[in-house]
Amino acid sequence: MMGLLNQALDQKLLRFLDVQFAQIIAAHHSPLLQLACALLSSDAGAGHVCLPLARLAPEYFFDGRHPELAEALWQAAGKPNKNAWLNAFQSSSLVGEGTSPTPLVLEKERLYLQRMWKNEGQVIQFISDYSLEKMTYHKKDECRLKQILDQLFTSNESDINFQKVAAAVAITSKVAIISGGPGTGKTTTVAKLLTALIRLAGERTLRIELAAPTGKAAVRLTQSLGNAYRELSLSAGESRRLPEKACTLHRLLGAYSKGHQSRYHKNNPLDLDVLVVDEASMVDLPMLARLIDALPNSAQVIFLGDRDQLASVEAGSVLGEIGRFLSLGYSTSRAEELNRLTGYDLKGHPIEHFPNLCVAHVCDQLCLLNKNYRFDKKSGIGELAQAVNSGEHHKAHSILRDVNKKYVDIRQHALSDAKDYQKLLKDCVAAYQPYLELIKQGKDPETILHAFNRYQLLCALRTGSFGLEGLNTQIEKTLCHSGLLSLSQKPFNNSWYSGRPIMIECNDSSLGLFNGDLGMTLYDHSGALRVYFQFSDGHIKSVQPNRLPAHSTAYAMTVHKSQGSEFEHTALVLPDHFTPIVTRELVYTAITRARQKLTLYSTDKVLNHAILTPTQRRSGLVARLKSF
Ligand SMILES: Nc1ncnc2c1ncn2[C@@H]1O[C@H](COP(=O)(O)OP(=O)(O)OP(=O)(O)O)[C@@H](O)[C@H]1O
Repeated sequence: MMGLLNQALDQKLLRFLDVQFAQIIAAHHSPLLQLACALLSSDAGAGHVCLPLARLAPEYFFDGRHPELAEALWQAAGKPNKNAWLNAFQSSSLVGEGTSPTPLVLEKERLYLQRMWKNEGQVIQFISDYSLEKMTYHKKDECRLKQILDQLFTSNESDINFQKVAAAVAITSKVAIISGGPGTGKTTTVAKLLTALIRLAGERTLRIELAAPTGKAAVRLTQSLGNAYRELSLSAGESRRLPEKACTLHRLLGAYSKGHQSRYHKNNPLDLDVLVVDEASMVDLPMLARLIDALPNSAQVIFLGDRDQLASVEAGSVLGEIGRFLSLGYSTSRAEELNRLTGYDLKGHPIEHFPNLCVAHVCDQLCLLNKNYRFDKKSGIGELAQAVNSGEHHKAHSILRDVNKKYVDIRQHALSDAKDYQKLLKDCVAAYQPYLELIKQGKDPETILHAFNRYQLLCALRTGSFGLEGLNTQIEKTLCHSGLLSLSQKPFNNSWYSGRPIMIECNDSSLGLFNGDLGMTLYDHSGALRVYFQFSDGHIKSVQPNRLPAHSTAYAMTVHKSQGSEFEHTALVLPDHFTPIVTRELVYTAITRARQKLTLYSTDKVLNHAILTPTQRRSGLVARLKSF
């Protein structure tokens, strides 16, 4: 078995870690268990929380990429059917039910790594407890709350204003999830609902914290919330009491840079009354479990995000999965309460409409915002995002073809031969020229960073000429050849030069730098190269290049890393052939990073395939909630 697993490693079907895991954990166990360990580890690496037994059939191994090797592995494991797997797990000392510290846990017909099983259980317990607690949660004075909501949400529209409903949901819940695409008013809603909470609190001090999974997302939340506050008529006292600055979840939790320990945990909880977590789709299961562990019992938590975006790189897609319950609507009693608070006529459902009482309570804490205030009907970006999100590939193509010349904000360029690739590089040079000119003019770091952030090239893959590494190298070379970077600086092989954009790839709390932070390499006054970063409060910090944690050149960045950021002009490069990484959510996430302009470099075939391939993340969250 280990020989075959090593073959799978050689063929890049498994990671070194997966084979090592099987070797260490199951060396003295049956080949069947060795195979299960390797596949489970591989699935965890791909973002799945558990491995359903139904997937332990050779046609599913390696996502069907190598049927011969899959068949050989299955045979070496003794050709087990579902019952054989089940019996082997139930009789193995490696697998438990979670009550003893076994490396693997079997729940119903799902196999978990112990840590993932625990994390998922923690999240389920939290969601269920917090949703239920709403019923006994201190009942606000409904009249006063209605009055405040009416003051804050003035609308002439006859339709239901779901922003008002979302605020009512969040204010009256211990945990609320507000989901909506870009520009649907999530930040506007949060600004108003925090104002409402402050007005309701009267003299009582409310400790409110804002957090996001990445530094960049925290910067954006700080900025957009600041803009949203300015739109409201706030008294000086209210403005003082509203939170201004968002921080990363790592920073909030006091996460130490390398280990998994956090300063705040169950025995030393966070000191807060209200927590707003933005970009919740990017929060992975282990991080969510750590956050839950650190919350004081009295805390009120509001998660904001877009359930349709790419899930976190790490395992889990909690927002996406809970977001599935949005289609169920509210319970009758909740709808009646929300109607009293908002003056609308929401239709509720009897409890029998929901899979169980727990799910009904969860549904009562959700709200979907789907009216877009940023993109109008003339916006190709908005229309294309919607078509991709709903899997309408024909519509997406007709929007991109744009025969009626309706959209000025989107362009598609084919990417099938060397000429197309050269065109892509030429476009990048033109787009990066302005910030490089500003460097030549000796402008300040803030101006240069601002100019750089206006355009961003996104890609799906890390390797190959259509991936991060190939694109960064080629763009560097092309910028050099076009004279925008000085040739004497030899900007190859990751050497340092003025104008090199940098993305941080891991967290370093001692330097205050976090995964996803973007910096720009520039000469300081003494003529030394430093990398400049802008933080959520606007301040600029510079770091010596040799002190930086893991980083990469950032002319191009992966769509995963772009989550939580927006760029005036976003360009997306898809590979020239389909790979399973290129999914509907990836394309949707990339499109929704564009504020004013989107350029897509892709063949129709690859784009089609992506739109028709929604991401699948295997977990037991929904099933466990349904049977709670
Ligand atoms: N009810 C509304 N009426 C008019 N304009 C609105 C309304 N709600 C939001 N907007 C405007 O729409 C724009 C987007 O709003 P907002 O930033 O709150 O959305 P968002 O969902 O947080 O977007 P993103 O996810 O991209 O940050 C802002 O300019 C905001 O002022």
